[in-house]
Amino acid sequence: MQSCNMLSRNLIRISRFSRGFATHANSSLNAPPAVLHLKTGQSFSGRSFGAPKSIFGETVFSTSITSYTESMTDPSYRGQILVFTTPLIGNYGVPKNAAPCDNKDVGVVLESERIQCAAVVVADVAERFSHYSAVESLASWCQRYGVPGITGVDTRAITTLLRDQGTTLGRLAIGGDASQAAPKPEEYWDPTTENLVAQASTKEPYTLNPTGDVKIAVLDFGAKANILRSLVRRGASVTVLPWNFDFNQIRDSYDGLFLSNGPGDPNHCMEAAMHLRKTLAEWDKPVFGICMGHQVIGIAAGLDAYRMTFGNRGHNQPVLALASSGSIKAGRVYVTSQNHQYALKLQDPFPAGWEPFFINCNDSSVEGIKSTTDSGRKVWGVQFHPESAGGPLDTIEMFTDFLAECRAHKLELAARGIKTQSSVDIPERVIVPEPKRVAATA
Ligand SMILES: NC(=O)CC[C@H](N)C(=O)O
Repeated sequence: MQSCNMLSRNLIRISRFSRGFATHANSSLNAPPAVLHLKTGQSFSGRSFGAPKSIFGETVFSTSITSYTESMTDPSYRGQILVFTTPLIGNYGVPKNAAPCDNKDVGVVLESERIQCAAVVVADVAERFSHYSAVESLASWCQRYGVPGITGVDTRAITTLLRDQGTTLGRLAIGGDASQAAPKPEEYWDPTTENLVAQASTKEPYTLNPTGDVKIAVLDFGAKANILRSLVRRGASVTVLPWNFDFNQIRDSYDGLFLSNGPGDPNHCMEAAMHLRKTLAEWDKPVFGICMGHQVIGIAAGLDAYRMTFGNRGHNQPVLALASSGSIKAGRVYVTSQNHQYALKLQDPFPAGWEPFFINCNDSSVEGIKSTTDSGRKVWGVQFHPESAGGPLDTIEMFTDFLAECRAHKLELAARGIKTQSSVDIPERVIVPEPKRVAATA
C-alpha cells in the first residue's frame, strides 16, 4: 500500500515536472505572428509571446545556458534584442523580484528592478514553468514590462548569421506589423547612437549599508545588483553616484572607488573618463572597474576602445591571467561571465604605469588591465563579470581583494594620522515598490 502511494506520489511529481516543461507548441498556434527582420535583409518568422508590441533594437546572441532572468534585467542589455542560443527558455519561470535593503542585500533579487533588454528571441518558449521561487511565466513577465518576444524560430541560424556578419540592427514585428514589408535600411534605430548610460544610471546619489567599515563610492553606468551586493555583503558602505558625477569633489570621504558595468558605447562616457584621469593623477586609493567601468579606466589611462564584431555574451568565456594579484594567479585560466560589444585595444607598449592583466583565450581580446606594481597605485579593470549572476564564480574573490586593499590603505593612512573625512550628505536607500508597468525602449 505504502509503495503504491509512493508510486502515485512520484507519478504526480513526474507529471507536474513534465508539465513544467510543456512548451509553446500547441497553444502558441493562437498567438499572434511575429517576424524578426535584420537590417542585412534576412527575416525569421515565428509566434509572439510577451507584449504585443513591435520594437527596433540591436540583435545580439548569448551562449548562456541558464539565468535568462538575470541576463534580461542586466542594464547592459538595454536597447538589445537578445537571442538565446539555449533552445528552451522560460522553464523555471520568474521569481518575485524583491529583497531586503540592508547590510546583506540591495532591494532586488534579479539584476535590476525591470526587464532591460528590448526583446527576446527563443527557439522554444516554455509557457508552463516549475521552480519553488517562481511566481509567473516568462511570457507574463515580458507582458508586464512591455517587452515582446518571438518563439519558434531557428536560433542556430540567427546566431550563425550574427557570428559571421556581426551584431546587426533588427526589428521585431508583432501581429499586424508582421505581415508588413521589412523596414528600409535607414529606418532601423541604432541604440548605440544614444547615451544609454545616462538612461540606466541612478539620477540621485544614495547609500547602501551606511554603517559599513569601509566606504566605497560607485560610479553607476547601469550597475548590476550583484555587483553592489558583492560589495555590501563583504561589509562595505556603498554610495552609488550618477555616472558623470565628479568624484574628485568628494573623494576624501571615501576609501575606494568602483566603476560599474553599463550599456552602449564607452565613447559616450568621455566625461567620466576625464574626471577619472584627474582622480588617478591626484588620489592614490584603490580603484576597481568591471566591464564598462574597466573600459572607462582604460580610456582614462590612454587606451582606445573599439567595437568588436559580435562581442562576447555568455557564461563560458575562458580568460588567462597574465599577472598575479590578490586571489588571481598568473598562468591560470578562469571561466567567466561576459556581456560586452566593445573592448580595449591591445597596444604595445602599454601606457606607462599600466599592464595587461587578463587575455581572452578564444579571441585574444584584452580582458583586464592593472596598474603596474612599481606605479605605486592599486587600480584594476576587468572586462568580464566576477560577480557572475549568472555564471561561474571563479573570480568572485576579486571583490574581497579590492576591499582588503581599501581596508589596508585606510589603516596605513590612520597610522599616519589621516582619517577618511566624514560622509557628505547622501540619503540611505529606500526600497521603491516594483513598478506595475514600465514603458519599454521604443
Ligand atoms: N556589461 C558591460 O558593462 C558592457 C560594456 C559596454 N556596453 C560593451 O558593450 O562593451
